[in-house]
Amino acid sequence: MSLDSDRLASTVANLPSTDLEHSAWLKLKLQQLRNSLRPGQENLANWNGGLMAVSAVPGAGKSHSLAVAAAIAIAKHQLHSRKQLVIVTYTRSAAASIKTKIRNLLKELYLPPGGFIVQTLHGLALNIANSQRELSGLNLDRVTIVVPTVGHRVIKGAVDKWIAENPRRYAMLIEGIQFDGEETERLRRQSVLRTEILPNLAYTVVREAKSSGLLPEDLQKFSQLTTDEYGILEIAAGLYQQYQQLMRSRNLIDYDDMILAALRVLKYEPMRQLWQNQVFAVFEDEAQDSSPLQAQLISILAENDLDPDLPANLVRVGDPNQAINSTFTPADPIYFNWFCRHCEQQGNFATMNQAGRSSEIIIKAANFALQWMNRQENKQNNLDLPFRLQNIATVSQNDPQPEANPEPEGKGLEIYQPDDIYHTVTLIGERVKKLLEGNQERNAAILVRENRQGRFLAEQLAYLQREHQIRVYEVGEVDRHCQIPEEILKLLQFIYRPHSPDNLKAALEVIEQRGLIATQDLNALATFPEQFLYPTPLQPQAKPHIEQVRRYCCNILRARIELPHYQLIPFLGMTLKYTGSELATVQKLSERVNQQITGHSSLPNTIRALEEIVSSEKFEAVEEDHDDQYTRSGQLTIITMHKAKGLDWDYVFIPFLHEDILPGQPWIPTSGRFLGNYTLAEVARAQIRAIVHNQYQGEIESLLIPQPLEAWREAGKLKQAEEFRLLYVAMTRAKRLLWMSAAAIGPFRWNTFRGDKPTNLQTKKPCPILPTLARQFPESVMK
Ligand SMILES: Nc1ncnc2c1ncn2[C@@H]1O[C@H](COP(=O)(O)OP(=O)(O)OP(=O)(O)O)[C@@H](O)[C@H]1O
Repeated sequence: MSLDSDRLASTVANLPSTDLEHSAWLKLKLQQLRNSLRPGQENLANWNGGLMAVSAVPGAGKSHSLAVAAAIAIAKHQLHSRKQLVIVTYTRSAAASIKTKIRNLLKELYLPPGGFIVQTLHGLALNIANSQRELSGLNLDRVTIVVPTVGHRVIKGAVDKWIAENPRRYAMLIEGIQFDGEETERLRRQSVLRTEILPNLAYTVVREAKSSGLLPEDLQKFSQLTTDEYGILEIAAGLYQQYQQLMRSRNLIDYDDMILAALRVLKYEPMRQLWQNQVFAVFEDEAQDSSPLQAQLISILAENDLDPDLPANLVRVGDPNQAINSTFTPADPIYFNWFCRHCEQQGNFATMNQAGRSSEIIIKAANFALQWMNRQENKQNNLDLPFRLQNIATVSQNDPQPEANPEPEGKGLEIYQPDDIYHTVTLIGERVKKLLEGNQERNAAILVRENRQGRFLAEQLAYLQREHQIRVYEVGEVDRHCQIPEEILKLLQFIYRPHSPDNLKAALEVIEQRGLIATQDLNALATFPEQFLYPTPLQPQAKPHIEQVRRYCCNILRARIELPHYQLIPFLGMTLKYTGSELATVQKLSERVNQQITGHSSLPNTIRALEEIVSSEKFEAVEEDHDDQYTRSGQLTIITMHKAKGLDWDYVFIPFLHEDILPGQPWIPTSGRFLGNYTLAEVARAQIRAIVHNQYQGEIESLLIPQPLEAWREAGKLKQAEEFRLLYVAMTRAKRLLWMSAAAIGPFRWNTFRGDKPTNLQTKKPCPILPTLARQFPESVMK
């Protein structure tokens, strides 16, 4: 926030000259700052030490009031470089923006720009871990930080080692719920287990357990309490153990290791006191997204160094209704909800309900959707509901936010039922043209659930840029560029060793994801590479769609003989039908690799160089990716609902609201059904959460770890709740127009849909909230 210029002029004219005058002047200025805050925000500014929880609605001005409260605390408690306020955020861009706000406020108060630091949690952990390397065991000169994905070599390695050391359990998994011993089926199951199911389990379990502070030994111990046939939690513990060993032997660490290293430093009393003495208090933003380990770190830091029994100076601000990462990352809003409940019991809980972002009708629609979605769940306990019952209110007349609760555009809320997805595009295109053509200072976004929808929209709406000079920015395109090195690497590995079933499968996945071959069970093709690639006349004639895949693969293989290897990368780029800037990225990649291997150029060296690029994640695509690029005026941004969190636009379009995607159904890949009606990864996640929740509440004696089917059902419910919250986040991004639609017909599945090829569209059911909203807001239903 900034003081208005009149006030500032009179301030400067009346600058205090004595200490006494200065303190009276500062008091007045601080009071003015407090007065600029809304009722709920004021609580934050009036914080005077101890624990405090603030639950805010979307657009309530969380970061804004956090910055103001921080400046007030710095001034009031005369903080300096040896006694600091620590503000923790989740992204670097949020950290940079809060930092600038606080600096500006301090400038207006004529105070030095010190007394605070704003950091991401991982940045903070790294600082602490680095302050005492012997204790933390973290020597950044020797270790490399990696972000293991499902396909990462450490995850793969952990799976291979676990299989080698646990032949009996592995055999049980191959047996599944039933098995007739047929050899081809055995090989198929092995391939699915090795390349899909176990890597997924390892990836999920490592993240979930590690970020909850559980060690492999702990999981092993808890697995004794489970009675399921496969021993899922024991397998999970084994994979986690292998992962840890491999990471250590290769001098790699992940982000959780950084937090664990910081916690090791803080475990040593003199170091803990040193840090606690330097930290006056911790303010946390986006607290609904913390993992237990992260919460532990900031709680320790916020404790009083002289008397640990005094309450910690810890303020946590968040919005549990915007928790949208809890089903695929270890973030779990239950911890923030518990913290809120604890603070409520102590009388230091506050809510921020007023928000000036959206027109009144949009706020009404979001509130209505929230209540309706909660009613779908028949839950006894309020904390188990998908949403905290917190309605958004408009701000008061004299609110300082410029254009607070703006006038709506059109109906403000508009609900459409287009004939099909192409009609949807036409409607959006027409509306965007009218809205942005003569109005370059406004912005718009289409929010999608899946990247493939975004790509389709970008292709279909490209004419807006060509013919109407409206920039169309598809955010997913940048992500696609980041995948290019990995896609090329997989094809090169296939070219180098085509007879490896893993290499063949990985290459087929790339080709399938690029939409160049029909979707099919790739395990069946990859089990016997030799037979598939070079069938003998004795084999039965392959079906046409399989024959097409074979030709594709053989073409790629022929390139190894026909082309010098330094031309292979551009060739593969063409084969994968990259276009425009994707091709530019491929070219850049090719040049970089060739440069790296000059003088010892060969296919294995090309592969090694690419492996390095992929695992160090240092290769940047041709286009850069920044938050403010997403909200440029005059632009139509196409972005996923997940990425839209924290952002807003004048006009927000949410098309393709179909029931099969939102809320959708928990999905078990066909290839893995031999294990039963659940996935191992989700079952293990739900089991680990049951353990951690129990530990957190100190009720470990009553611990009941759910059986697989129950755990799977629980995971399904959490997923549905999260999908609804995702829609709520999407709806609350709109300032003046919220445009929603569900086409009557659409593709069977988006991930196999290609907009440029003829496809059979089918009848689609709308997401259930849409007809309900239409009944509640009949004026908004557009004919
Ligand atoms: N008291 C206030 N005075 C002036 N402007 C305010 C005030 N409170 C909030 N705002 C403005 O409201 C807007 C929304 O604030 P902010 O982006 O911090 O909200 P948020 O709570 O983080 O939203 P969300 O969680 O939905 O992303 C900002 O432009 C901010 O400057």
